[in-house]
Amino acid sequence: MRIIAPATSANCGPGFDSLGIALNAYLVVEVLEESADWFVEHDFGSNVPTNQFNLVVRTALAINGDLTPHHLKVTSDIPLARGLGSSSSAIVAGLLLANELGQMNLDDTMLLQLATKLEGHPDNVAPAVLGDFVAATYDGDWCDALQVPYPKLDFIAYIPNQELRTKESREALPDKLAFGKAVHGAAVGNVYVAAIAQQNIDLISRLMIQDEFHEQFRRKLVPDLDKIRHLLQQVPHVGTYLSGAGPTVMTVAEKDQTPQVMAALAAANLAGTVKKLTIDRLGARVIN
Ligand SMILES: Nc1ncnc2c1ncn2[C@@H]1O[C@H](COP(=O)(O)OP(=O)(O)OP(=O)(O)O)[C@@H](O)[C@H]1O
Ligand SMILES: N[C@@H](CCO)C(=O)O
Repeated sequence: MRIIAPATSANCGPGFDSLGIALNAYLVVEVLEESADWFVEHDFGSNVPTNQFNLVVRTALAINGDLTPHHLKVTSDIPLARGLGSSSSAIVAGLLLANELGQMNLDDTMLLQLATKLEGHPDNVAPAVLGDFVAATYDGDWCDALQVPYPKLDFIAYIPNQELRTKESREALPDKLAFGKAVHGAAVGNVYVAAIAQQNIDLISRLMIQDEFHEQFRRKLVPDLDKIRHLLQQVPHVGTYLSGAGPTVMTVAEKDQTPQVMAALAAANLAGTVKKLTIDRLGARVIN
């Protein structure tokens, strides 16, 4: 059995802690033979546990402590701590592991509730479970999430070589936001989702860069965001935003614009890699 969970890019511009999209990089968990203890084979390096404390297994055991230990082989092309939802993919894969091994019959709604509780906010786990673009809200107890098909655009990720842990990036955020800014931020997010529902790319483009909630506070941690926006001023594209907590900077482009965006980013010799991603419409899945 294999469990597949997609990468996700959260916030998507003006949707802090609420909007996210599933993309075609994947965490794959291969469930091998039963074993005396949990053993997770992976090549993430020595900071990621290979036993029951590995996030995939820890998540599975958190919802079902009776699971029989197995040998798991985990491979992934989602870089860790870069703003592409690696922890959410591990959490969602862990829930599916428990669901399958423990025959729990959890549906997407229940998976979403459990995943959101564990991750703390829904904008990565919701698209990881459901696929495509998702608008979600969480009141600390219940998560409501709706999928909205996103126009067929490319997502060009500039992924810096350095990690930025979500915890550290959230420490840069303020405790309070002025009332007027919060009202504007919410209004932009609302119309942005309506623009996506109507596949209005011009409006998506204008609103994607009008976030009020996080990008301005994370500028110091991710100077590449302003650098790339400046760099792409003369290159046709839809928009650029900070992916999740960063440091990945995401540029959205129409298919025929992608080669120019990729070329401009490559020519800038930034300290990282540039990767073209497309939308994963399916979300996490199990292949028997
Ligand atoms: N496949 C995995 N197996 C075990 N642990 C993982 C795995 N993927 C991620 N993690 C853990 O999650 C941490 C990264 O989580 P973090 O929330 O900081 O970043 P992210 O999820 O990649 O980015 P973002 O939430 O901004 O999109 C890693 O350092 C590691 O501890
Ligand atoms: N909305 C979250 C996504 C990263 O987990 C943030 O920006 O901190």
